[in-house]
Amino acid sequence: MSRLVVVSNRLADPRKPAAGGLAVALGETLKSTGGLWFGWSGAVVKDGTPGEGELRVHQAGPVTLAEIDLCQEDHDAYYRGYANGVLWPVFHYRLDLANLESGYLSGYRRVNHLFARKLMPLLKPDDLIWIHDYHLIPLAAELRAMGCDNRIGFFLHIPLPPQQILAAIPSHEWLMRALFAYDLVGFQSEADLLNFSHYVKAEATAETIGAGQFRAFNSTVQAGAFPIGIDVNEFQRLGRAHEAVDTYENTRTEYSRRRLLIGVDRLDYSKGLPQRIRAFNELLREYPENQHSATLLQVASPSREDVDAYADIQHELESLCGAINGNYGDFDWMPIRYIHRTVARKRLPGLYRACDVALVTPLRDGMNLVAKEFIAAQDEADPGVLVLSRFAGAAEQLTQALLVNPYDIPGTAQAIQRALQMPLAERQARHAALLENVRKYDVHWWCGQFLQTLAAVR
Ligand SMILES: O=P(O)(O)OC[C@H]1O[C@H](O[C@H]2O[C@H](CO)[C@@H](O)[C@H](O)[C@H]2O)[C@H](O)[C@@H](O)[C@@H]1O
Ligand SMILES: O=c1ccn([C@@H]2O[C@H](COP(=O)(O)OP(=O)(O)O)[C@@H](O)[C@H]2O)c(=O)[nH]1
Repeated sequence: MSRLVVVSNRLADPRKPAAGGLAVALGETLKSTGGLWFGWSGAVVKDGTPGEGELRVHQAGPVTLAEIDLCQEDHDAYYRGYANGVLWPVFHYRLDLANLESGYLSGYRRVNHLFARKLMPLLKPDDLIWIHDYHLIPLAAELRAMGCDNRIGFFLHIPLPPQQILAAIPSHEWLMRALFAYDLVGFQSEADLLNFSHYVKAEATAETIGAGQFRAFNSTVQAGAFPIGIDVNEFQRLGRAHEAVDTYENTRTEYSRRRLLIGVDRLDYSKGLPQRIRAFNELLREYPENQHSATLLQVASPSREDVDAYADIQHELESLCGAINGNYGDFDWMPIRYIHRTVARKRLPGLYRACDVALVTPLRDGMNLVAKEFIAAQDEADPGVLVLSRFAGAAEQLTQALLVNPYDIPGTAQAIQRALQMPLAERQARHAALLENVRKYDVHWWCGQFLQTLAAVR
């Protein structure tokens, strides 16, 4: 059987808990398949040479981790600059936040070349290579140029925007052409796949030569939608461990007289946090019975703090929460508990279970695993309700959630009120259908479908 080689910017020791959906999902995948996981170590070397980085290889259970350091200049141009200052905002439909005039592209190319150069000697002829996310789009083209003819798949964890938005990136043709060096390209949703199909037909006069097969630039690529999932059994096991049980009991005791709502997100402008807080404000104003009763626990895990737009969103959020707590809060009740910290994964199932409603309301999101984790953590006899943005990839699957347009503040407030008042029978019916979906399309399904398709591509 072929060895699996996974390449991603973000790595995590699969034996330890991680924050961020990609690291969590790949950790789960590799724990069961074994193989090699290659990526950035997370270390930034102050006076290092651009295009160079020390590689350390070590064993973590069944997985060999190959971690490479980046020097400050490469990190700034590749990760902070091009990946998170250009690709992330544009792919999340936010041209207004993209730094399109920057010279970051050369750093992005340099680091992809470095990854290829360091990975090449570690590869065996029949390895199946699976490259992840927007940081590494040109990696297969770099590997091919070095003579690699292994099967290579790519999975995009974030949305792919429509052609007209993508085309605003000055080097969009080069970027999209690079996808044709892969054998298989996977997206989170059918909507992303459709955007890919429109783009390659309009901009690269691609021909469709079979189901999901596109021919352009003298190459053929297979494309498909492979919605990522969670490891439901592992998450439920985590929910039975003492850290989660203690968290559940402490939270229920502390808020015994309250209705609890929860949001768990990286502090990212794509997650729609200001809009969510405004919708909660509208709930308190329009449905005053929730005053002195409903409390929103908002976990905002620090993320990419050296990118300007992230510092801005943090200030906006802090001032919004402060204003609402100032206006409505009382000696015995604060409407919002804002937690600007990463909460340990082992506590999350208990926290989710203690809450009546989850607010997962991104403006755009590739998938959103928090939505799936919330469903998996519920008590089936008395489940909470998921309020979910129609613009999260997860909305294509989780259709029994209360779907909202997060830009519509009164509409979202109305859906939250409906969630808080939903009768038990309806909660149970919706939850059962959602759980069935989350269980069926779990992380093992995702991995299996992608790798089987990759292995079968001609
Ligand atoms: O690595 P960071 O810069 O700290 O960011 C964390 C990860 O964020 C993004 O996650 C995406 O992948 C999830 C799993 O497929 C998906 O559910 C979510 O909607 C996406 O936003 C990013 O794509 C990863 O590369 C980052 O590691
Ligand atoms: O304080 C936090 C915030 C998030 N997470 C985890 O990070 C992942 C976030 O993944 P998601 O797909 O929702 O979004 P992303 O951050 O990858 O965009 C989920 O598994 C969360 O449980 C965590 O462990 N602690």
